[in-house]
Amino acid sequence: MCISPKNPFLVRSARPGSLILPKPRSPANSVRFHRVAAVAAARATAIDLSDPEWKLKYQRDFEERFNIPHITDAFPDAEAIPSTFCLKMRSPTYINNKDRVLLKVINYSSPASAGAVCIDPDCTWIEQWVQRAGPRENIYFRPEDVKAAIVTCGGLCPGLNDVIRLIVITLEIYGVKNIVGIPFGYRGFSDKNLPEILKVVQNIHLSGGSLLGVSRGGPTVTEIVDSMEERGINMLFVLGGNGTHAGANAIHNECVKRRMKVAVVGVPKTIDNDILHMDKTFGFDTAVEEAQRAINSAYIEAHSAYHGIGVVKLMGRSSGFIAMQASLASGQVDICLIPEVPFNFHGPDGVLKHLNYLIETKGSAVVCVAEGAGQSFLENTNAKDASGNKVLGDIGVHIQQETKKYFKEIGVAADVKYIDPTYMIRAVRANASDGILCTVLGQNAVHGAFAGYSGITVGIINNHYAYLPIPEVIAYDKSVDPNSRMWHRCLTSTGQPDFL
Ligand SMILES: Nc1ncnc2c1ncn2[C@@H]1O[C@H](COP(=O)(O)OP(=O)(O)O)[C@@H](O)[C@H]1O
Ligand SMILES: O=P(O)(O)OC[C@H]1O[C@](O)(COP(=O)(O)O)[C@@H](O)[C@@H]1O
Ligand SMILES: [Mg+2]
Repeated sequence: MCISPKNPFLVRSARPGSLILPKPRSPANSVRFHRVAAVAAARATAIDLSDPEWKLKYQRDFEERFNIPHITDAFPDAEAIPSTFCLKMRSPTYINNKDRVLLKVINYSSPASAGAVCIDPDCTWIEQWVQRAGPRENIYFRPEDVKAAIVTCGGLCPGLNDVIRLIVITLEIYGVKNIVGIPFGYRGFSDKNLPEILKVVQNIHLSGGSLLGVSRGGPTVTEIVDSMEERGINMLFVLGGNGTHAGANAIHNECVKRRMKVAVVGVPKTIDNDILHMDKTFGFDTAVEEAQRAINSAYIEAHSAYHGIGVVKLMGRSSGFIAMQASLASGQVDICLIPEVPFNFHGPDGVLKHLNYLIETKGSAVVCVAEGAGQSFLENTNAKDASGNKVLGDIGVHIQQETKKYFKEIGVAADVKYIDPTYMIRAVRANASDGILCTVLGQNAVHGAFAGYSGITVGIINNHYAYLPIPEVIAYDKSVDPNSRMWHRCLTSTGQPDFL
């Protein structure tokens, strides 16, 4: 077996002497983000490496890209007042607006270093700083004038209730009395039969799901902002993934266009962990932990059967983070398949041949596959869900069927069991580590809004909390780097070959 890094540094050169960027992964379902990605890439590729000043220019460009929009951009005379965020025990320490968090902490000495993402062929180190999150000494909203709304969109994810709870609690500490929940995602802005939700949030984190409900699809941005104007909402907290954030950014832009003094702040919710620049998004840790149960069940089934093969499909439309981490954590997986790494089923190096080898040598096998893997083997229906996401074929069922067929053909007994735990995983409550993450994200979302920022999202970066402009985190979907140490660790743990 040989794990050979075929492409040592997953970069593309836009033109000779110009910037080398990490290759934007553009799965079929993210067509709507191409414009944002193109804008981000176009700005970066404008840097000419033959210019002796290119580093400085790159840094300036980076600072501009990661500068977070502020109420004073549209309202230069907006009044700042001393913060009303005061804890009972002691005065809080504040974050200075000039505080920064370092985005990249590894100084790669060569593009051939595992996982290296380089700006130029020499892999030059350039400091990239982003805004530190937290409470500011001055705020741009009077609590008594605030009507805050919270909305949760997209699919379920452990921790939604934890974030809702902390947003409400923190708003109350600032002195806000008028706090509402928008029911069933963006849909709640347009559906007249869905009244705003006013509920006690104290213990909502004890159960999974979303107190407010979620949905895909829904009204246009114009309709949402019309509704916000009608309701007098001037702080909007949006919990959701890349689609939701694209919506949140469009809402922010529309508010600026209409000269509405509104703070729109996102909290990234994606169980798939596919939002850029962050260590992880909330719910991911819990998902990996909960996935252990499914993998363990598949292992027990496979191990207890004569020639048993357990197949587990985990979430991950375009990114195999859950499958990779769950496989690594379990130590029970023999084959891990993710969308980022191509593979063959059939042929001398294919998955089926290796399964036969495992049955011959170990007597059983466990396969863990991410839902977006191997889509080229399945029929493309071109179907889309209400949000415009591509409806994927079921790779788990396909593996089950192909495996049964293959072993029948070669005349070897095989007992194949398939588990899809997706909706069981998504519905659980957040574990302790996600509970803490949600708490800090929820608090920081409110601090960001009171500080006057809008069109931003909050995330954990190198264990510190930061505010980022929305377009930068959704420019394309974050994915597993097949040349990363983590993927190689996963391969070391499963012992699987290349399958190509
Ligand atoms: N480009 C976009 N602009 C505005 N709203 C969007 C966009 N993409 C998705 N949305 C809306 O965001 C919400 C959630 O999107 P979806 O893709 O289902 O989940 P997620 O936010 O988890 O990616 C839906 O209501 C959808 O209509
Ligand atoms: O059945 P649904 O609700 O469309 O959700 C399925 C999708 O939800 C996810 O778990 C997460 O998706 P979102 O981040 O868009 O909510 C995906 O992995 C999966 O494809
Ligand atoms: Mg999405």
